[in-house]
Amino acid sequence: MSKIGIFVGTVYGNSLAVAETAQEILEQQGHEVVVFDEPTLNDWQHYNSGEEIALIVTSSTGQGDLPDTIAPLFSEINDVVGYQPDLRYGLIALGDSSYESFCGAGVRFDELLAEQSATRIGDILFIDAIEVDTPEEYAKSWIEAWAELL
Ligand SMILES: Cc1cc2nc3c(=O)[nH]c(=O)nc-3n(C[C@H](O)[C@H](O)[C@H](O)COP(=O)(O)O)c2cc1C
Repeated sequence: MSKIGIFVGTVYGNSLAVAETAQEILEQQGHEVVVFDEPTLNDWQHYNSGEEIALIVTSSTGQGDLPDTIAPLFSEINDVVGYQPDLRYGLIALGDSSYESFCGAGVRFDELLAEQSATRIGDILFIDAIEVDTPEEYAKSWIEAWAELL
């Protein structure tokens, strides 16, 4: 069983609802899960040593920008961490395909972690608000499949 930190970027709460659903599913499977709704670098550094796993769940705001709850963490990972080859992570990106930069924040996070030599577990789950009314329901099957990869 794994220790999993869920790092949330949200404006209106949809990503937090997805994160809480993920927590429920993963805990039922025996994992130890903590949700960080305003994650700090200190929180992050408990999950990047290779033993643990980070799951990022973030929406986009502005023009593909990161929500305020997770933007400071993104900057610190960029400025302070630099290289984290032991990190294993998953990513759920919420967005709306009517925006030019669909799920831009999630994509930027993924690009940053890839640049820092981290390993993504599974494909990114993209959730499009145009097509999906209840993202936390929609995400369930992806979360169950993702858990199989841990
Ligand atoms: C002002 C505003 C800007 C947004 N900008 C983007 C964007 O650039 N790209 C995108 O894919 N979605 C964008 N969205 C859509 C949100 O990311 C989407 O509705 C998401 O489900 C919100 O999740 P949250 O409640 O966790 O913040 C925007 C929404 C608003 C209201």
